[in-house]
Amino acid sequence: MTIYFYKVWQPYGCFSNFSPHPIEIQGTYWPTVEHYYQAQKFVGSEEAIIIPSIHAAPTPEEAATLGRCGTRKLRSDWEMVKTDVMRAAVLKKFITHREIQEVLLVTDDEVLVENSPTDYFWGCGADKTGQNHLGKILMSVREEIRQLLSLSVNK
Ligand SMILES: Nc1nc(O)c(N)c(N[C@@H]2O[C@H](COP(=O)(O)O)[C@@H](O)[C@H]2O)n1
Repeated sequence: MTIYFYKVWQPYGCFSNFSPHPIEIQGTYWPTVEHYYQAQKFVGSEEAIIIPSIHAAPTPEEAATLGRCGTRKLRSDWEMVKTDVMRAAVLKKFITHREIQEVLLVTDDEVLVENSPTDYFWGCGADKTGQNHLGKILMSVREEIRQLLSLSVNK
């Protein structure tokens, strides 16, 4: 069975990057994965001044709006690094928050799909042909956590 998720208030909402699970990365706390991800678009760029506003955005929706502003120039390597940036943040989220780690592990080997009607990169898009990179990251994080747990049990 494929597990579809999208909005925080829907089933498996904790898989959304908008879920209220803070992460700490390199000494900075971010309210959600989405805040961190959107801010990383501008690290080292001439638009880096926007980063504190993204960090302080009251909601992940507002962080996303700031990060998606079409007139701001993204860091030059963004397309190359964005999936690694996302994976690091999602891994940190599920290592930090044990209650949602359990939800992820209980999905066993089910396929996870971000059911975004508009996003054909992170999600599956309206016609389900999208690349589903967020679902793929969640599945690989699930596998990595399983391996970490089995290593700590077999020590
Ligand atoms: N608009 C929206 N609402 C949600 O509730 C979502 N989960 C998403 N998807 C996320 O949007 C991010 C991609 O943003 P960019 O298009 O790269 O700026 C990513 O976190 C998706 O999972 N969108």
